[in-house]
Amino acid sequence: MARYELVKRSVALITLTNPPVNALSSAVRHAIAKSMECALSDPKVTAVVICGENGSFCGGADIREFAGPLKGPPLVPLLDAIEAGEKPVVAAIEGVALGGGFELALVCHYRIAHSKARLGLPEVTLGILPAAGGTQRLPRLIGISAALELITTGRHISAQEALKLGIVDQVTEQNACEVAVEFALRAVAKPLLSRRVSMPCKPREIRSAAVMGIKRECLHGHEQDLGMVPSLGTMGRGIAVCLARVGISVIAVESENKLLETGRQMVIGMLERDAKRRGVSASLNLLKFTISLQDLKDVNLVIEAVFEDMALKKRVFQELSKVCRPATLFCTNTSGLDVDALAGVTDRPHLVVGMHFFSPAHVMKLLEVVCGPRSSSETIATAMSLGKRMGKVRVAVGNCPGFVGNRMLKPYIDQATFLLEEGDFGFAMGVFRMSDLAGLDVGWRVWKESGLTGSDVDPENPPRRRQGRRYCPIPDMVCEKGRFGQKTGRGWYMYDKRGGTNAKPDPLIQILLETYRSKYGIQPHNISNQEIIERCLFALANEGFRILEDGIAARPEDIDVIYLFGYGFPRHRGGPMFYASMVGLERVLERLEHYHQAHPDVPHLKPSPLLKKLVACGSPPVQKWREHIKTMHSHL
Ligand SMILES: CC/C=C\CC(=O)SCCNC(=O)CCNC(=O)[C@H](O)C(C)(C)COP(=O)(O)OP(=O)(O)OC[C@H]1O[C@@H](n2cnc3c(N)ncnc32)[C@H](O)[C@@H]1OP(=O)(O)O
Repeated sequence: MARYELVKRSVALITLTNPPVNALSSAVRHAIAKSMECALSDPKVTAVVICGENGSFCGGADIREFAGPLKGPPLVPLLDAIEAGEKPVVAAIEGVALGGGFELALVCHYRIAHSKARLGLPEVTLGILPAAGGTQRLPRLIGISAALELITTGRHISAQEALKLGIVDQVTEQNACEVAVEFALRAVAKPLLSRRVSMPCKPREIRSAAVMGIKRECLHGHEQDLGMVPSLGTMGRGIAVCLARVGISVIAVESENKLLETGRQMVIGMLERDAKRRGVSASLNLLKFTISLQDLKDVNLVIEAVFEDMALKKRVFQELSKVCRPATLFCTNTSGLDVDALAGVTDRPHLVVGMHFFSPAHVMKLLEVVCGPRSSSETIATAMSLGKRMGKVRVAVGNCPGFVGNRMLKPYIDQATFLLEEGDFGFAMGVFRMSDLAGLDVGWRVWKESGLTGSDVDPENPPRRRQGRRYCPIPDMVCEKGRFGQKTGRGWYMYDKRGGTNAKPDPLIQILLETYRSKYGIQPHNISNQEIIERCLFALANEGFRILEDGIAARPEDIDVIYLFGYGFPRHRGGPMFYASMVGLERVLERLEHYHQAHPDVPHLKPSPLLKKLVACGSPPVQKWREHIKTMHSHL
C-alpha cells in the first residue's frame, strides 16, 4: 500500500499505492507509519519524499471504508509525527491532493506541485469538516479568510492558485517526484522549525507531572512552612484527574497526612466515576500522593495550583527550583497574577508558563496558556500540547492582569454593578449569579490588593470614587456581611443551603440597596434591557479590542473561544467579538461614545482606538481585523 525505496543514496521515497487515487485506507496509513519509522531511524536517510502512484498524490480518506469502524492507525497522530520529524519531508503532488490527502501534504515541510495538480478540502461536500488538521494548518499557512473560503466551499484549486496562496513552494511542468527529490536534497541543511505549519516548536513529551495546591484554610495554619508542605485543593484535584485520565503519572502533593488521605479519596473517587462513565478502567496506578516535595525531584513538569497569593506562589517556586531537576517545566495555575514575576524567582524563567484552568478543572474545557515574555517557545508548545492531550480547548494569551478572560470580565462586572446602583435589580441570571457561583470573596480580595477597598481606604473620601474613577462599593458591602455566594449559601441571592444552586432573590439585598441609594441620594430609575445589554456587552467587547491592541490575544477568534468555553457566553452569539461585529462596529462605537459621554468617570466605556480604526476602515469582518492590529505578541 506504500512502496519504500532509497533514491540518490540518501532520500527515502515513499510512494502511496492504493489505486485508483491512493486514498488513505487503513493499510495505507499503516504503510506510511512504517515507512516513516524506517526513514527517520535510518542514518543513511537525510530527507523524505512522499508521492502517489499513477499520477495521483492522494484522494483523501478511503471512502470505501466509511461504512465500517475505524481500523488501523488513526490519521491525526500519524500526520503530527510526520510534521514533528527531524528530517525534511517533501510532498510531490501530481493529480489530486484532496481532503486527508491535502492534510497529508500540509504536514510535509515542503510541497512541490505539478502544474496540472488540483488541491482542496472537499469534506464539506460530504457533510463533514476536515478533521485531520486542515482547519488548523491551512489558516496558519494562508490566513483565516482564504482558508475559510476553501474549507467552507470545498473548492478544488489549481497548482498555480496554490502557489499564489502560499500553499505550495514550487510548481513544475516536469515529473513532480523527481523535482521533489532534488528539492529534498537541498533542504537537508535548512532548519525545519519554521516549516512546521502547526507548531513553530516541537513540544516536549510529558510522562510525569506533579500537581500541588494549598487550600485557603492551610494558608494561615502553616504560614511558616509555606512551599514546604503544600496541599491539594479543588483545582489541584481536578488537574490531577485530567492528567491521570490521559495516561500521565501524577504526584499529587498534600500538606499533611490527614489532608493526604482526604485528597487521595476524592481524586480516586473522581477518577473512578469518570472511568465508569467512559466505560474504561480507572488509571489509579498512575497516582502517587505525597507530603514531601523531595518526591518531585524527577518529574517532567509541575503544575502549581496553590491559593491565589503572589507571595505564597513565589515561595513555592523558590522551593521547587531547589528540589526539581533543572529541565523541569514549571506551570502556574493562576487566574490573573503576573506569570513573569513568578518566573523571576525561579532558576529557569524560560521554563515557566501559565496554565489557567477553569473550575472544575476536570470538567471545564477552556485552558488559557499564558506566555510570559521569558517563556521559551518550547515551554509554550509543551503547555499547549499537554492541554491538547488533556482534551482542553487551548488559547495562547499574553501576560497581563487577568490575561484575556478575567481582564474583560472587570468592565463587564463593573457595568452590572453600576446598573444595580442606578436602577432596577432586574437580572434573573447573568453577572450576579455567575459571581455567586465563582465566589464573591475572589474579586473582593483582588480589589483589596489593588487598594480599591479595605481598612486603609476611606470609603467616603470621596464617596463612590476610587483612583480617580467611579467605584461601586456594594459588592464590598455584600462581602463584609460574609455573603460570598453559593458556597456560603448567601451572596447576591439566597440559596437553600451552603453550596446550594437554587437561587432566590433575597429581601436583605433589596433592603441593602434601598438604604445605600437613600444614603447617597440616588433616585432609582427603570433601565431598559437594551441599555443593560449594551453597557455590559459593549464594555466587554471594548476591553477585547484593547486586548487585541496590546497583543495579549492574537486574534478576535481566540477571545471568542475563551468566552464560549470558559465563561458560558451564549454559543449562538459566537462570542463577544463576533457579537460586536454582528451588531455592527459602527453602532457599538456610537453607543459606547454615548454611554461614555453620560459616564465620563468610567474609562472602560471610552471606545478603544482599535474599534475607532476598524470603523474608519469600513468595519471589516472579524477575520480581517488582524490586518489592522500593529502589536502582535511574539509567542501568539
Ligand atoms: C480523518 C478523515 C480525513 C479526511 C477526510 C477525507 O479525506 S474525506 C474524502 C475527501 N476526498 C474526496 O472527497 C475525493 C472524492 N473524489 C473525487 O472528487 C474524485 O473522484 C476525484 C478524486 C477528483 C477523481 O475524479 P475523476 O472524475 O477523475 O474520477 P472518478 O470520480 O470517476 O473517480 C475515479 C475512481 O476513484 C474512486 N475514488 C475517488 N476518490 C476516492 C476516495 N477518496 N476513496 C476511494 N475511492 C475514491 C472513485 O470511486 C472511482 O472509482 P471507480 O471504481 O472507478 O468508480
